[in-house]
Amino acid sequence: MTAITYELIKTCKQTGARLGKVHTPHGSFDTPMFMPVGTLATVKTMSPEELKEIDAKIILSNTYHLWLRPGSDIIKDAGGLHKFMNWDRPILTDSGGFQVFSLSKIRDIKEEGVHFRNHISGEKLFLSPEKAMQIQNDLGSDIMMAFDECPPYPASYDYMKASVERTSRWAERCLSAHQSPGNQGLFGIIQGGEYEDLRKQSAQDLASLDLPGYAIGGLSVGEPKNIMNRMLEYTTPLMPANKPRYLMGVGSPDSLIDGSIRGIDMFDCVLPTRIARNGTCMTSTGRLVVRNAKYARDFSPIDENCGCHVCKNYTRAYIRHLIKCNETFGFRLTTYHNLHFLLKLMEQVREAISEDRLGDFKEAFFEKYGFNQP
Ligand SMILES: Cc1ccc(CCc2c3nc[nH]c3cc3c(=O)[nH]c(N)nc23)cc1
Ligand SMILES: [Zn+2]
Repeated sequence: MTAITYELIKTCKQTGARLGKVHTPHGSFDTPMFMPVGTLATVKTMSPEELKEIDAKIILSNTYHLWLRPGSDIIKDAGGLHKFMNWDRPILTDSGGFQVFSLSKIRDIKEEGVHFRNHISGEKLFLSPEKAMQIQNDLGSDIMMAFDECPPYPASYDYMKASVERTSRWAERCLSAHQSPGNQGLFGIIQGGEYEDLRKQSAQDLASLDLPGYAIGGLSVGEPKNIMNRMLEYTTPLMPANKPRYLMGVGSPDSLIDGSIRGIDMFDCVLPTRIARNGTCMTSTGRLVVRNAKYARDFSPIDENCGCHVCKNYTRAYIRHLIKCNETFGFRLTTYHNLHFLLKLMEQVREAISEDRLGDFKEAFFEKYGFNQP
């Protein structure tokens, strides 16, 4: 019995988008879906109850961060991450590789794994496919990501080729080390940078492992938008059509729509929560920097067209005041609204797919939001 199954419901006649359902031991969620990031076992400033209010269905957390603090042994003793953070819906954990490469200056990548220094204490650490699987097993996440290397952008062809081949060998080692396929699903991560033939090799290597889901990695790492779109266009059709497709690190409104059109089912991004904490809000007519002086006496909601609790009960002037005074409640209000905005957007994307009009929806949304048409 595999822990994660994908149900393809329909493909949009107007685009390559698809409507689906992912089933996990902690419940199911419709796709395309946006997944809020909860790195340290919390979606920053949000309670699980509030996340349920905005209908968040699955959240993300992090092997690397939770291994360092509080320690995956403590979370295991708590009965796993769901119990520890009081979240009874699906959780996906990243494998830690990406975080090591982005957080630790000193690191040494070897076949057996990565030697690096704890970015907080400086102590020497070692992470390997086996270790990453053991930690994710302790956390008890429904979806585990394979331990991969996400090379920095740009990377030479030769470096990327060697890295892709090692990431494929690491994925096999993750699968061999997988102790609990009955209640945790292991997703592979396709690498290859901006090189089509390496993307193809990576996709084929991983597809041969017959994993329950696949991610496109190595994007949203500083590459130009046209390269990201070219790699997305090329790689998505190489992924098994009967498995969920997860585009890692992508979450701006235009990218969610474009990714869905290209057949992506799952997205994550720190953007909505991160920009909320510096007082920037997503609205149906573009970004609004609520801390700007021009909102000092603006007693209207963040977004007239938004029905969320924040837009019904609080004004721009009040939220601006809280943000200016660094009041936590202000960040809670902007975060709640931004997450609601993206989750609502995905609901509209799913509706558009079911009515075969995602292309029209994209045009209308881009027009209103102010994205220049590519
Ligand atoms: C809690 C959490 C935070 C962040 C992530 C995704 C983090 C992330 C990327 N983010 C932007 N681009 C990314 C690429 C990769 C990648 O190639 N491999 C992995 N393992 N993660 C990536 C997952 C979980
Ligand atoms: Zn709102």
